[in-house]
Amino acid sequence: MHIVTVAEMRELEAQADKQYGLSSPILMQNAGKSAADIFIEHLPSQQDIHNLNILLLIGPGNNGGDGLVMAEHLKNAGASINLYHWKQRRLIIRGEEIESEHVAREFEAALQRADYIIDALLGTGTSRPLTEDMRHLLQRVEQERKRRKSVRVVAIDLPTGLNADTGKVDEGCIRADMTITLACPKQGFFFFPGRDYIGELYVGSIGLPEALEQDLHTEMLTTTLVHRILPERPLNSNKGTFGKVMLFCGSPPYPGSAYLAGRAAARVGAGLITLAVSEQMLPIYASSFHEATFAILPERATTAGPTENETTVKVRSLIAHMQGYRALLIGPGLGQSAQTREMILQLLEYLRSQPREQRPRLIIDADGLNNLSALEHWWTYLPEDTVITPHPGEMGRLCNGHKVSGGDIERLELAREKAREWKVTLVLKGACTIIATPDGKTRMNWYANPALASAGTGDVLGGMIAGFLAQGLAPFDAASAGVYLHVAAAQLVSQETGPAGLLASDLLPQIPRAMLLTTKEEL
Ligand SMILES: NC(=O)C1=CN([C@@H]2O[C@H](COP(=O)(O)OP(=O)(O)OC[C@H]3O[C@@H](n4cnc5c(N)ncnc54)[C@H](O)[C@@H]3O)[C@@H](O)[C@H]2O)[C@H](O)CC1
Ligand SMILES: [K+]
Repeated sequence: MHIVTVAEMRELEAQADKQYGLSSPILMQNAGKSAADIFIEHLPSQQDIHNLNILLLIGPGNNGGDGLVMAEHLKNAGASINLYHWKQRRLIIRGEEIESEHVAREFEAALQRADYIIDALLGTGTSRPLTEDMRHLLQRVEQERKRRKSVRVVAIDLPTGLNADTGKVDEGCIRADMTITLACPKQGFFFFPGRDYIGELYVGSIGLPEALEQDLHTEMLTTTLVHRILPERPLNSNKGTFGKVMLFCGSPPYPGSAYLAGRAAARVGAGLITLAVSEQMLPIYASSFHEATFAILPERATTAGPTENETTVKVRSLIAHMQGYRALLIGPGLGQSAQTREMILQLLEYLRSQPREQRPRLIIDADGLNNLSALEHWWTYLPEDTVITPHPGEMGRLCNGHKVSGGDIERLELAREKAREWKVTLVLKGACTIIATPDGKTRMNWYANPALASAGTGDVLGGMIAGFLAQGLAPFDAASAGVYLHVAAAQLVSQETGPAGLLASDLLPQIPRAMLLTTKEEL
């Protein structure tokens, strides 16, 4: 499913007319019908459409037109329909026009009776700040919702006053409980504060032929997309089929990182997990991660020849173990000692020297990135096809101290520009994570879960992506599957525990369940 800007949406509509004769009135009929169908389909089971009182707020443009078509379908389905035409101040109660001198009073009565208020005031044609009059109308709706908790607000295409490109909101904009957007989700839905105003998101069809979307390069991560990406699990397989993952992660202050990342790689289905650890660290992992194998890095340089230092010996040992591995995760919990940085650089040099098909696919996270960001033009040290997964703080360091937000629209251009410049698959983490490729493709995650804002969850994500790389997924797909299923696993945890108190390790057993659910239901 593609995500569009307002300009892209307009172009789609123009091309639909030009190439297929799908004029605006036809698209509007489809839009209104689809919105009504989605509305009815998602009514709570205890609600019967025949008993519902619905007030539709109708704007002056095509968004209002969608609302009118929707109203007709809802009326035919049995709902009691009231229409308020904002511009003309006309009120129609169950088909009867109210005389102008009674409109104000009758509107209040309709508002107080409504089970649902449908916002079909403005959509993508919003061109200026909301008028005071419209702000006042929306404010009345908000007051009514505060007074009666059962009232629900449904936005058609988008909540009026939300900028569909940037996610900025007018001061009059109110939160929808549900948004039924038309044709494609709009870019502004994925950025704050707009993200908070959408409520549950549904996408209605306006009957655009798929071929029209071929030039769009921004997608939303959906169950369907991830289901298509996930590797096959043939009956005739062994652990080699699903790839080996090497992890160069963890250090004495941060032993948990390697454990979490390694187990996450196993939980997405990789065949074998190996932790590259020092002798000193081995007992910690050996007692807690029984399924892992270990590449033990020599502690002292006893084996070093006259020209080799301890770092080189360790790297040589790691490289010797890495033959046949399909993915390598560098970073979580590594720390930032001079030796660690040197080891990372030597590993990168080795990877760059290897033919593409023979070296493991690389993902760098956390301290892997922090170590690199200290270097001038750090990205020139990376082999091709590298995935990097910075959170906003790490991204800021990679960008020379530039401040990077967790949820503003500026993230999108930055992610796209840097993926291109650095020639990496960039996973810019945040409430709605962005994945961008060097060739200009972007995917964005819709689901956000505040429970994920806790230590160690990033290590789990890094491990998941490494596990998918080991199974042969392309970097963009491995990152996409990892990001989507990471939040999906968190949703499963939160169903039991709510939005707080999630431990990163709680995610691990939910990862296979989240994968299973992509074949069965929408999360
Ligand atoms: N175009 C199509 O083929 C389809 C569009 N769909 C729906 O239509 C809207 C976009 O419609 P459009 O007429 O371009 O814009 P709006 O309805 O959002 O509003 C335009 C209307 O509002 C006035 N206006 C703009 N800003 C303000 C403001 N701040 N305060 C008051 N009034 C304002 C402006 O002057 C115009 O009169 C899209 O979102 C869909 O809902 C269909 O879905 C299908 C086909
Ligand atoms: K609207």
